[in-house]
Amino acid sequence: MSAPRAPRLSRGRRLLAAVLSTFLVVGLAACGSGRPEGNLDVPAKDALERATGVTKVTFWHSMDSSNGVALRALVDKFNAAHAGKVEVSAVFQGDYDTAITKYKASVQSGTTPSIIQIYDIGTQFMVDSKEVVPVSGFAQRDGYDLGVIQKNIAGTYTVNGTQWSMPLNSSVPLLYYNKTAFEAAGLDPDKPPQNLDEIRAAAEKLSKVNGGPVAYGFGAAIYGWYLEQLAATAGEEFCDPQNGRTGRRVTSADFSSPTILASVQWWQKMVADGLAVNTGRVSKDAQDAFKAGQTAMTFESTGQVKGFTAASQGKFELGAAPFPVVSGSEAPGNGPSVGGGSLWISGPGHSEAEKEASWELAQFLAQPDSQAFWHTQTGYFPVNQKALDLPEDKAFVAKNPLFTVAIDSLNKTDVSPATTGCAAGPMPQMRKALEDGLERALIGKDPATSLRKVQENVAESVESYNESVGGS
Ligand SMILES: O=P(O)(O)OC[C@H](O)CO
Repeated sequence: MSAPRAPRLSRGRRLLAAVLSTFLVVGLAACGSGRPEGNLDVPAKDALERATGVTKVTFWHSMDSSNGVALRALVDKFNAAHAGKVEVSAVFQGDYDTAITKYKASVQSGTTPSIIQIYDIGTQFMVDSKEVVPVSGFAQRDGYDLGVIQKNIAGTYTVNGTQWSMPLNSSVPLLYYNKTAFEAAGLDPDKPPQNLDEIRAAAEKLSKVNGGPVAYGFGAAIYGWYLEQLAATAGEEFCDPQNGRTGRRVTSADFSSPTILASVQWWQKMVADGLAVNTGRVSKDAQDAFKAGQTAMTFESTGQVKGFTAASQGKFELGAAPFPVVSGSEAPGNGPSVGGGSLWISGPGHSEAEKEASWELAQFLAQPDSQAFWHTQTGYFPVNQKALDLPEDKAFVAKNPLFTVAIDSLNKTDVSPATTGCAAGPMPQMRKALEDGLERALIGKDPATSLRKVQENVAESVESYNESVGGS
């Protein structure tokens, strides 16, 4: 068992406090008061474990709706298999941004969960936090083969040769479309658009403004992820140097790259011409417009395949296609970077038994049968490639081909700095700034000026972060 937490902050914790004071952007006061559910300090936890023989694991996650139901089922299965030894409390902590804000608060109050799901862009922050232990250490010790993890997915969570976290829910964005509306508009439902120009051409036939069958041909949330992905599919690195994937810290990001600028200009014109609706930043609002048939095309994660499939039943035939590219940027090996989330095991302040139980949970969730279940119940990739060989997965995807669109797209994508996404510590803040730029453009401001302005706004934050954590 670990020693009790020292009352004084360690150097790592002092460092992190400096980082946090720079980057706590929303809601810290609201979520930082009180001890999060399920957390006890180490001595109390040790005593409880000794008395009961049961190791308590607090697992924070961001999976809701059908994805939350699937995760709950897996955790229940794990608990049943470990009855009397390990008890996992899975606690939904809100969306990814809310969860990371709560996590930062828990670091400051010394009440971090045993294991937490963090989105892809939190990777470098988690490494810098010094609050976590890498899964590669456990794997090496136990002879666990991390090679079963799909290569692009493993690449996302590997920093300087160390795989830090265990992927749980991996994704790429897709173009979802309403095949029924396509037919009504005289479009071929089996030929979805492949680039932004083709989306516009389809939207011109689909939209009410031109006498089409739906209110708007297109509508997607103002989500920086989509612009980052348009950069990735064009083979462009969003951050310098080399998306932070070569061991050197990110010093800047190119918000006004030709691809991002072209994408924002395209999106602005779609809205201005009545071919797209601006539903704002909340993903659910764009999802609801698509589910209700108000829009005929949208961008969303493959993790919405299950939810969209269920919502479209009896209303329209759902289609899903690879994420589009900016016209003219197609090239073999280019493709989207891996999104979604992974599991991080807490180190300081947690008992050895708790860390081991968390590792056990991470392995369980990544094992083939768990990932086959996860894939078929959600639409996220099976992070463990062996899941795809299981009869239950094969039988399911044979009947539900939309669950393979993202897998095919990922398998065609080479692993490169561009396709592993930007590993900047302050990437969540950079994404928000990108969204600010897009939002300004969608309400009519000049795209180039908007993007330049938000890039300037975030530059100081990047510099402060790097100074806080040190290293180059
Ligand atoms: O919606 P998800 O879970 O696929 O995640 C999307 C993004 O990767 C989050 O950064």
